[in-house]
Amino acid sequence: MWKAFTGLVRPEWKAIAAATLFIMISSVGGAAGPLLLGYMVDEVGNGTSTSRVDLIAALMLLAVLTTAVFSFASTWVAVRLGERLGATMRERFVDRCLRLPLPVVERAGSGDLMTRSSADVPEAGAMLRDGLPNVIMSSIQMLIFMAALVWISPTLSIAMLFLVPAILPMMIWFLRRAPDAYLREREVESEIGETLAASADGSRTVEAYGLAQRRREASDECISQHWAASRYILRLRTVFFPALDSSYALPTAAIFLMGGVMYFNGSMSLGVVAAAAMLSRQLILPIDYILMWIERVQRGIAALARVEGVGEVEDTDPKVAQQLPTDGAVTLRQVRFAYGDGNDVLHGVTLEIPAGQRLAVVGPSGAGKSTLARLISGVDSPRSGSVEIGGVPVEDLPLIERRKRVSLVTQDHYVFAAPVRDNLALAKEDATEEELFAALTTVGATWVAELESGLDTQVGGTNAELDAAKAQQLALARIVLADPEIVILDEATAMLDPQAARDTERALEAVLAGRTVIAIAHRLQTAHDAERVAVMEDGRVAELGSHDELLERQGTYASLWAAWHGESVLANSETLGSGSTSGGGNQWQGERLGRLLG
Ligand SMILES: Nc1ncnc2c1ncn2[C@@H]1O[C@H](COP(=O)(O)OP(=O)(O)OP(=O)(O)O)[C@@H](O)[C@H]1O
Repeated sequence: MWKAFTGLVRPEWKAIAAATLFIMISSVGGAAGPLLLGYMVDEVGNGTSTSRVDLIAALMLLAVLTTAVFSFASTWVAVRLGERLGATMRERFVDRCLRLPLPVVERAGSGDLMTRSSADVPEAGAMLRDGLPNVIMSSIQMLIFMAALVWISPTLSIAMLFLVPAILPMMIWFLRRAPDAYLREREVESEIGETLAASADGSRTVEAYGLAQRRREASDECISQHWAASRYILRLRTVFFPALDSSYALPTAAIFLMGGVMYFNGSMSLGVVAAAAMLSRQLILPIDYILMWIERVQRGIAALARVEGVGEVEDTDPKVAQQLPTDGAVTLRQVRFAYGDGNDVLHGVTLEIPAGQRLAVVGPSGAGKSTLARLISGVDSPRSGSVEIGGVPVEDLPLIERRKRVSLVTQDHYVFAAPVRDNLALAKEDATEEELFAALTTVGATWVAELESGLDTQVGGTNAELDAAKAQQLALARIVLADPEIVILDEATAMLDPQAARDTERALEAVLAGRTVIAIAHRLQTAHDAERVAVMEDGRVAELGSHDELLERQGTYASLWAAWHGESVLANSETLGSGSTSGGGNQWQGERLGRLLG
């Protein structure tokens, strides 16, 4: 935390120095008021002239004005500094989130990241913007007022020590409990976010399996944990703050008592007692401020720990490529892979896809096709064996290089709540208007030009919703712009109706020309059109060859093709339902055929 914190503030040393100087001048002005008042009391007691009293009053006015001007200046600098620190922290957070390895995000759940960004980032930002500058400024003020008190009367300044036994045990008591309590509160807030997001995202599954009661109970459990954590914090606060408030009267009372005795036995002037009493009251303000902010700073630090924690995720990204791929060839050698500590889902897959070749991958649900796609795109790394693109192991390539060279298109095509232009520019930040339109034309998305605001039309989120086909076209236009050597299509057109899927596949032809393509196919026509077909079963490549070779081999693919072909002729369409299978031979064929056919 200290490293993260100093890393944030170090570049701002000039602003910190300016704010410190201004607050020092303002505090000296603040301390001058009571001192001049004490002086005035003594002068009046000695029967001074009115012109002298006027002069002291004028100096007091000057002190007040100095305090006002420099207090404003220090606040101005400090608040701007705080805003900048908050912004830097937010930008760093977003940057780190975008670099998080996908498996880490999947393990943590989107709710966790959501809570960190929606609750922890603002809390930590408030600490950096308000808490920290105020605590620093109040500390300086406190020190200067304290020095003034010691200067006019070291004896009376001892009265301030009465605060220590009153406050210190309370502080220790509070600080021992508060950090964990706030961290706990933040954690359960995250759990609530995660539980609610999971219920909402999986609402159909929840409904289908009648899990509503269980999900409700899970949410209730999180909420009651949050309630317990919040109640504990409230208990800490209700003890800490009233105890603080009542202790503030002690030093002033002690100054009046000690000062009164010393005045009456003639060892102290009335002016010094008055000035000391006023300074002791003035001292309370920054002390109270600091103590009040210590509580918020506790909360802010807990939040900052969670925000900065995102950067602590083990970074396996190589950052600099030792070697760059020579072309878009993909080679898998004896690849084994397991999710987490589970059993292997790929059992020694070996595949060689020359640059520019199109390979279709077919197989039953759970055969490992999507896992294969994740490994080739570098989302996951093999447990053993190697995955290389252009002769370089994928895991040795920096994230940015991998993203440039391999694009994975799935059936989930996310449209960001932003103009069409921004949705496309994700793939190529500096794309010109001509490039954007050319990419849209390549994928047949001529509808963009017809929109009222063209590329500037807001889409996604609560804006005009795009249908699945249009959203898919945007995703494909991004591929054109990103211009990767390797494209992996993971059932990319599965969500589209047959007509839209056919249109999209036509558009795809233009997008895929000249690239290495690995198409996880749900339509056998895709396999037919590919140069080679890999049939996956139980995490292994069961058959590999061209469409014609596999038909000749009379194996799984051949019987699947025969069944599908028969069905397409029968139904005269590609829209067969999952039950309408014919032809047997393979146990997964019936269950799979419906999906394979779309
Ligand atoms: N995130 C995950 N965590 C644990 N196991 C997983 C995960 N994703 C997939 N699996 C398991 O890995 C195996 C291979 O799944 P994969 O999704 O690669 O198959 P698939 O052939 O693409 O199936 P489908 O056609 O249904 O998408 C399956 O047994 C699946 O249950």
